Amino acid sequence: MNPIYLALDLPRLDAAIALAQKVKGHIGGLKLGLEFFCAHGHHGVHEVAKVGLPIFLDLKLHDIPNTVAGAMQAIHVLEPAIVTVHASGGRAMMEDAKAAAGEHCKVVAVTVLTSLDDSDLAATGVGGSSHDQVLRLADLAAEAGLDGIVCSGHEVGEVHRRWKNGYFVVPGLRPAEAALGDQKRAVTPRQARDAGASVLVIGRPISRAEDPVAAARAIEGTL
Ligand SMILES: O=C(O)c1cc(=O)[nH]c(=O)n1[C@@H]1O[C@H](COP(=O)(O)O)[C@@H](O)[C@H]1O
Repeated sequence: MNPIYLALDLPRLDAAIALAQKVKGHIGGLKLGLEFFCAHGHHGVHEVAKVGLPIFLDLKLHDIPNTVAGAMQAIHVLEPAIVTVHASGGRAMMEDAKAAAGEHCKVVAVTVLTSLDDSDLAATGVGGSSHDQVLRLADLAAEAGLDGIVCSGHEVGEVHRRWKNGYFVVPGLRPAEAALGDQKRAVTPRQARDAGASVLVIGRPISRAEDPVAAARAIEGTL
């Protein structure tokens, strides 16, 4: 199965659907995140689902357990394959999120965003390295009964060794020479795959490429 999920972080619904249609032969799924959901809501998700690929609803839920469980129930109707919550919401929040999720929906916990490095983390009051924080939050997500986590390609190898049957989503991927943008803990798609990633989330290297089909095909060819 193709592990690439294309992040449709585009402001216009018609442009997002057109891009998904164009590259769908070179990807395995579509990731709809906060930008998409805030702009287009349930209607937009239903429209993108017509492309025929699994939908990863990246809502990064983070609130008290009761509120997160209610949000999870409200998205059953969208039948997402994967949904994200923030691991820093704590064990009870993650347990209730999983209990409220649809039967076929994987719930994965975002650990340390790939846009953060150790000094960013220290500024939020978290001591130690981003690596150690990812491992700590991965253990918590496993204890809470989640399906897996979101982490960078720097940590996925070690997390995979500790959590054999986990499901590991890795964003912050850049083909060699590609612009990092706001990503700080980036690796190549191939490196992430080799280290044990289950899902490779890729946005701008495809969506902002001059020829998105060629870009997607080239990345697929490196795997
Ligand atoms: O949960 C995510 O998908 C996510 C977590 C994370 O730590 N870092 C991260 O970049 N993402 C998402 O992955 C995508 C990366 O997009 P590009 O940097 O354009 O490839 C965006 O949609 C982010 O919201």
